[in-house]
Amino acid sequence: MSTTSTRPDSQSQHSSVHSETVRSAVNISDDEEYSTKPEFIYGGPFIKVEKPCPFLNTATPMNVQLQGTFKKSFAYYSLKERLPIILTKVIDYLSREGSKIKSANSASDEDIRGYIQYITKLKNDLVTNKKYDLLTVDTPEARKWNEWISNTENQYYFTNIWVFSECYVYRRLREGCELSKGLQNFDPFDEQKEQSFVNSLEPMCVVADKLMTMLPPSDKDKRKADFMTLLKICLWANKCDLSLSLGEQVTLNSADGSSGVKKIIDPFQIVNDLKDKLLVDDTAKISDLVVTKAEAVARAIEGNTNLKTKCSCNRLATLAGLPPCKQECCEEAKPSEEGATEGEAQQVPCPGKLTVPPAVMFDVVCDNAGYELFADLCLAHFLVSQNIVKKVRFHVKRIPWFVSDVTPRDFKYVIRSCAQASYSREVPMESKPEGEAEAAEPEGLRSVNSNNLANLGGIWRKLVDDGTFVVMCDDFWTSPHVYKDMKQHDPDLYRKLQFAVAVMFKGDLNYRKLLGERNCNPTLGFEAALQGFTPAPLIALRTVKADLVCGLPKGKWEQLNGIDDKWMEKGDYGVIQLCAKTEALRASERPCAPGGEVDDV
Ligand SMILES: O=P(O)(O)OC[C@H]1O[C@](O)(CO)[C@@H](O)[C@@H]1O
Repeated sequence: MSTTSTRPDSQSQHSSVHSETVRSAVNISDDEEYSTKPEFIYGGPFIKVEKPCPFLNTATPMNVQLQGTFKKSFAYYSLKERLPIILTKVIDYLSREGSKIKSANSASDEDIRGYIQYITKLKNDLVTNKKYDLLTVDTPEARKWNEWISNTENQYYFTNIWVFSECYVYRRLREGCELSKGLQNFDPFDEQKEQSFVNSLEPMCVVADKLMTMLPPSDKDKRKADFMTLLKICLWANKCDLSLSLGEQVTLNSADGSSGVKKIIDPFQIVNDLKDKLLVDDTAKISDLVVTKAEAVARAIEGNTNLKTKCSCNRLATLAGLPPCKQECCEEAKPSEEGATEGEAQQVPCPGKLTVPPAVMFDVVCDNAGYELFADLCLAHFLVSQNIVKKVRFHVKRIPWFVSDVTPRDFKYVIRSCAQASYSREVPMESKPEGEAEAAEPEGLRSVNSNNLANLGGIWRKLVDDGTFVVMCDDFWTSPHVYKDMKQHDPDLYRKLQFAVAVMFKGDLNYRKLLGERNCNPTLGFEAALQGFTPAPLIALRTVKADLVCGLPKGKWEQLNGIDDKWMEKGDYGVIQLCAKTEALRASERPCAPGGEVDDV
């Protein structure tokens, strides 16, 4: 697998390729800026006045939120160098592919020029640590952002918490499109995401072949073993994000075989090879909990006799000063079909009143498109086909986010491209190392092709169409908030998550938000690190790409720091963690939450 070290002192290809861009992109002069500043004293000369410098030459202290003021932290390095490079690359893309982008979006030269200028100013404000600008588009979501910006104590890129500043930059990148006439639907990262899908075809074919053997009903032990393996496939797929690699393509690597031909990339082999890099492995517990909980929810749904015929949403809406709920189930108790009995009408309860979930569902809070989303779809397909759950809800981002995060369009693209995949490669079989059984010359070829992948793509299309796979994109996922604050900022989403048998959070950004962006003690348990965020059993699958972590065995963090002090920035290590603690699902005191589902997938 590729490592994607990004610090200038590392030997990675990325840092050397971009060192030129880094130098030109960054000109923050933090120390000089803050140590002394000439000020005009009325009636006298200019004199130098001390101004307190917020920058400290340290790593992030323990139990403090990550922030760009700690100069030895990844947050500082990211804001100073990585994020400006990502913006520079978007500018390069617009300049290089202007004509293509114009014709694909019916945009004008003016649109492209305007967007380039917009990003250039954004980049400049970032590297010089300016105060955030308020958004100027006028939508309910943008108004919320402005409220959060106005209420945040430190409205500067480096002095606010890292995750807020980072999310703000991606939100502004989107605003540049919203403000233009012709770039409303433009995704500045579309090309990179599509390329990364194409580059991962081979491992997808290998996983697809194996998945086909995992789908038919199997005995308990095989089902558990397959579930655990697929969780690990999903974990290591998180190495393939384009934000850590600054947009450079990242694929699972394979070595040259004895014949000099690249070996077939086998993600199952990679799971094996990376055993020691999996620092916390709760896969067995996860598999047990999901199966047991799903069975319990199924029983509760079946035996639920406590459904209301008439919901009180309208009363609740009036009390909350909100428009009355439009959902069919909330209309006055009228039989849905001619002749329907009262009992039948009870089968459509109001979501706001449910104390039992409407279906047995598993939720995935997605991270990256391409190979990572493919892996998530495989796990989802397995859960449905083993009849563990009835539905899988995929939470994606409404707007382009952290370069490679899944948007509804990417979701559609990945499924369509799997269905249309056409790939095949043949490689001479490898001889086993001497001493191992069958040391004799291998015979024949190992081949891989996309037949099963294409079949799966077709099935997934149907699962989306019949509502088994649901795509959701609530605005909260593209807000700057950490998850312990979800209940306060988006109680409806929190309640939706409560319906899930378990919620699986993918990737580094989700992990940072789960931990409240706090550099907690690395041995602190996952449950404590979540700071009260317990809508459903939570699963985190994350390769470590930022300097915070929890749940490590005593001494592990120190040991890894001794080996490589930048181990937390490269995505080489991973964790699979479970918090089983859950808040009980009670009838809501608010009117029904709107769906949040994406129709056009
Ligand atoms: O795709 P992921 O796993 O959320 O990673 C996103 C990347 O963005 C960051 O969260 C911030 O740049 C990094 O920590 C990480 O490299």
